Amino acid sequence: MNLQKFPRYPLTFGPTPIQPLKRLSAHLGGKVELYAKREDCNSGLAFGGNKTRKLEYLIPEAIEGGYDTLVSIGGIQSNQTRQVAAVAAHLGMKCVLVQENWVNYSDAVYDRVGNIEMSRIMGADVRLDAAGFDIGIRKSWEDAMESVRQAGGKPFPIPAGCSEHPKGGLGFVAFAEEVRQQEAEMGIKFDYVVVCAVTGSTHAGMVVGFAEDGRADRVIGIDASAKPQQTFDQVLRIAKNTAQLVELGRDITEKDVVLDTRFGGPEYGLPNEGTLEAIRLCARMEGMLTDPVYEGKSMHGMIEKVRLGEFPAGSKVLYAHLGGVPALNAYSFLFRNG
Ligand SMILES: Cc1ncc(COP(=O)(O)O)c(CNC2(C(=O)O)CC2)c1O
Repeated sequence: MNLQKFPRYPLTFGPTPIQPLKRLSAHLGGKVELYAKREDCNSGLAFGGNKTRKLEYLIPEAIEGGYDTLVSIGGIQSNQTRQVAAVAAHLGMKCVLVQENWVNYSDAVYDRVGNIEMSRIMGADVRLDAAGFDIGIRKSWEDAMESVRQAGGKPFPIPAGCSEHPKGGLGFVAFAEEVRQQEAEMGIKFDYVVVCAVTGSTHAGMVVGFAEDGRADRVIGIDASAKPQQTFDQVLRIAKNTAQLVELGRDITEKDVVLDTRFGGPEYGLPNEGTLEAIRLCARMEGMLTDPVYEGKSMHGMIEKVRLGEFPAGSKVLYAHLGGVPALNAYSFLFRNG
């Protein structure tokens, strides 16, 4: 595998820490050792997250190509768009963000706190659009890029979650290589990795990265799109493409993509009772916060899989915490009683 041939623009602090989740593991019976790799603490750019790691492999193209405006898209409380706004500010580039109406939830604060608030403060041109949730290429995003051209700018296209960008999976191939280095230092080896999946390039990059040592199907994707077939198909397509880019040496097949569809409901962006219980349990056991849209669902999936005995006793499970906590502010009504 050859990841080194791709330029990387440093936007993160370096290897993200892996910490044991001792109290949560004990609370769940002590038979499975849970750890977290903290991508939510990976950068000083507006709290960072999984997109910041991905953007390290997209930004060289933006700089080399003389682009002057980063253009991206997400829901109103998108973490993706907030991270793009931060990188644009950091690089002295303009930023246009399309924020569509992906979530059937709103209250007095939903469109003015958290991620969208930070994007506005960082100077992004935030454009609300009434279109509903879809992880594919959107007309609203293409229109935004055209508007930049019409104004004489040179827009750099960053699709939802960076995922449909050809290099969208590279950041999480690097994640897997980083985990292998940390495993060697720690003298342990993880049996499973748990990761939230929506637009798919995080999971896809990990599938390719861990295919290198036979662990592709030990990456357990927890669907949070509530449109799992679309997410599965996108993970598979991105993983196939990424495997070719890094010269993995074998094709990725459907068997390599494990996507658990039990925890994404009722809809993208709406938590279920299990999501909320998982957020509270992890917060009270570990002081580690997760959000109702993404990580709360993957945390719920991991906790439920432990409770159901789906990880063999003695397993070491690595939870990828990809960020998302700023959105908690937009869901404060759900936690008004703790
Ligand atoms: C905190 C957090 N955790 C997991 C994911 C899922 O990652 P993928 O999109 O790579 O599957 C997101 C994505 N968020 C999107 C966004 O617009 O923020 C791309 C959907 C995320 O933000």
